[in-house]
Amino acid sequence: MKVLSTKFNDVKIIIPDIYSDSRGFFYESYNSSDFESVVGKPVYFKQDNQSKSKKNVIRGLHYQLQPDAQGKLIHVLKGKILDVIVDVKAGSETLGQWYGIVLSDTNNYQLWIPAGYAHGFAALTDEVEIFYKATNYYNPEKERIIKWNDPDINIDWGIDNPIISSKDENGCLFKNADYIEI
Ligand SMILES: Cc1cn([C@H]2C[C@H](O)[C@@H](COP(=O)(O)OP(=O)(O)O[C@H]3O[C@H](C)C(=O)[C@H](O)[C@H]3O)O2)c(=O)[nH]c1=O
Repeated sequence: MKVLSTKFNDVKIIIPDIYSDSRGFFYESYNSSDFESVVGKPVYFKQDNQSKSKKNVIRGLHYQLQPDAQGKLIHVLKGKILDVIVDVKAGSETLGQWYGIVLSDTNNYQLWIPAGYAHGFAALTDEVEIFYKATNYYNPEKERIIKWNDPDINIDWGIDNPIISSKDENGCLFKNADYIEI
């Protein structure tokens, strides 16, 4: 397993050891002992999610307020995405800053996103399937949405005319958002 740093010191890219042979490949997509050695403390996941998206879909930017803020460990089962996070921690020096990374079924990158970040992704290929673990249950009452095209954050998604849900189209501007108390 390799671990790469990102612009946010608590956000990590984990590259698992892939065991390929004439049949295909095998890898451990999650191992609690290995993962906790990366994060440096116990992490308890409560929910696994999976979604499928057509090319040019953007899902996000979503997060949940306390006490239901979610850490997420995400990887791509099929296709390629631009995964994007935005720091939404109240009082953070990097509040409002964004980071993007390509996750794909060829680089096998896994992105660890602790609680405190809004999350979204753009599907760069057709029929993208992603899998992610979350450290808290879904609570729609605590869910918040920041507009994917917020002018102050100014994310370069790498696609034009994205397919967006009506829920996401009605997201709020970052400057008016509720930030997460960590
Ligand atoms: C997130 C979630 C949704 N749902 C139900 C609610 C809706 O009826 C339906 C679709 O939900 P939504 O449109 O919010 O799905 P996404 O746009 O993929 O949302 C996700 O997209 C971004 C990238 C994320 O990081 C979040 O984990 C998550 O918000 O699934 C559930 O039953 N449980 C859940 O945990």
